[in-house]
Amino acid sequence: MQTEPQLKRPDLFRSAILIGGEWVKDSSAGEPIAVVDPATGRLLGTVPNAGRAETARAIEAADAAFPAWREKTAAERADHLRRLAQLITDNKEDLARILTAEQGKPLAEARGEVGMSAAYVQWFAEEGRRIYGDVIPSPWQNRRILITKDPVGVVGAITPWNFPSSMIARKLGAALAAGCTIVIKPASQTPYSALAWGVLCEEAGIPAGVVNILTGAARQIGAELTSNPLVKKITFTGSTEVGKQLAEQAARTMKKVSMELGGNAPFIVFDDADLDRAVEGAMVAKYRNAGQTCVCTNRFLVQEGIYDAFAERLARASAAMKVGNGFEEGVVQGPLIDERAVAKVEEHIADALAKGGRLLTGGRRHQGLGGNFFEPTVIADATPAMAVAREETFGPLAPLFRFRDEAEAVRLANDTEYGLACYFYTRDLGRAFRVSEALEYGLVGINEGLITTEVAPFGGVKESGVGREGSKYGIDDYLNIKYVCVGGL
Ligand SMILES: NC(=O)C1=CN([C@@H]2O[C@H](COP(=O)(O)OP(=O)(O)OC[C@H]3O[C@@H](n4cnc5c(N)ncnc54)[C@H](OP(=O)(O)O)[C@@H]3O)[C@@H](O)[C@H]2O)C=CC1
Ligand SMILES: O=C(O)CCCC(=O)O
Repeated sequence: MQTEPQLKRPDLFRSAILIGGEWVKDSSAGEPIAVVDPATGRLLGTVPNAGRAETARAIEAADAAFPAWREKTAAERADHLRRLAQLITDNKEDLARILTAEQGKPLAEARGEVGMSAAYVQWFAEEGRRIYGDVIPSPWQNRRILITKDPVGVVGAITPWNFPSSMIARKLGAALAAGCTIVIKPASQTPYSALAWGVLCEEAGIPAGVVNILTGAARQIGAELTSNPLVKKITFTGSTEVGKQLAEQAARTMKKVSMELGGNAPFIVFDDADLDRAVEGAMVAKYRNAGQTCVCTNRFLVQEGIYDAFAERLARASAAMKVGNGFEEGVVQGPLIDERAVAKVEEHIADALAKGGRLLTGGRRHQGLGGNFFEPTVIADATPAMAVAREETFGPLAPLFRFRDEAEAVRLANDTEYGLACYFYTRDLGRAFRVSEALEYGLVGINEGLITTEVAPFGGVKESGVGREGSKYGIDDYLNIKYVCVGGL
């Protein structure tokens, strides 16, 4: 039985892809893709299984739309983006319901994500008007040196299932503000949020072909986006494994790339931390989206003097969390995305317990709810030998490592190939600066567990990726710098 989310505007729930202003149902890569609600396992509907042919058509449509879109003034593009941000806000409840139905996160979190999406689009509407060039003092008397910034051209964007709306917002907002056109491929498990964006882009008056949205065969779509010479940039959020593969493919035609990949975020609690604040921050840094966020804490590093108190408080707060269907009032943790995600959390728990970990709470599939629901889990006495020390769990597992001093905390925190987000709690100002400067990460939260905002740059170092999204820096990746030398003056 098909169970669409109850919407005020059912037309936002689309089962077709958007190519050059046409909604099409082509499925050249195989049978349409079934989309299920991860909370109930029920079928929400099907979407087209597009392949290389549809991708090539979408790229051609984006390329055809590019000259007129780049010719618009920044203020005209800003008008479209502002209208889009307003439409997202006006339809927030429906967009949040679609998001919860396909992704599982609690409705309050889905509303937050949709609100953040509107904020990104609004931000880029404003920022697009400030793409300034430079005039550089010339080393020649009779020449002038001008620097201008041009849109790169057609952008290929591939987005993940954990933030089906805001990951589109960061990419589409920046691309359109810069004057680029875009082909978007959302995750197959969460395509409906993306397709709803297509409806709203049309309503915002964004011309046909500027935004194209494809659902379908990831490898085929990825292969076409990364090899087609009309595409000038690839932007991706997802696993490090796929990101590396796409970067390799894109290198063959020297496309620009932005890669927002996996993390292994440490959350350090020093003895001098404000314990209430640290536990509060830990809960959001660990359990937002059921732990399925690339900036979610993967490892808690706790100093020995505060270890037992922190462990006891975190376990108590974790045990009190209401797990359930995201549509249910009061639920703070929904299901994981699928059985594979549940199995990975189970593996990490079994490995940790086999290597001496001590279970403080949780540890199992949710006893009452079953399916993809998992108990918030805290494990003490974690060690670097455990899988959880190295691999991203992407689920509601909080392992607690113990450290003696600041140097050891920094060493443990940096002992990973990832470098996306990290957090630490201290009341010592000197330590706040020392540790923040020593941490090899793109994002640092000091006494804060949730730091994402459209005004700050989001992105990692090391194998967590390249490029930044959001903020004034988030537009740079969609621009080429041009040096113009005016001679004979
Ligand atoms: N940085 C982050 O925010 C995210 C990190 N992850 C990490 O990755 C792990 C696995 O999650 P998973 O969903 O498999 O992530 P993937 O990296 O496989 O998926 C992300 C996106 O890439 C697409 N994709 C997958 N393979 C290819 C390919 N060969 N060419 C082009 N596009 C491709 C997916 O499409 P399709 O859905 O059709 O397969 C989806 O749109 C998670 O457990 C987590 O550790 C996952 C998601 C987000
Ligand atoms: O998991 C991600 O890739 C993005 C996280 C966005 C956020 O922090 O809201």
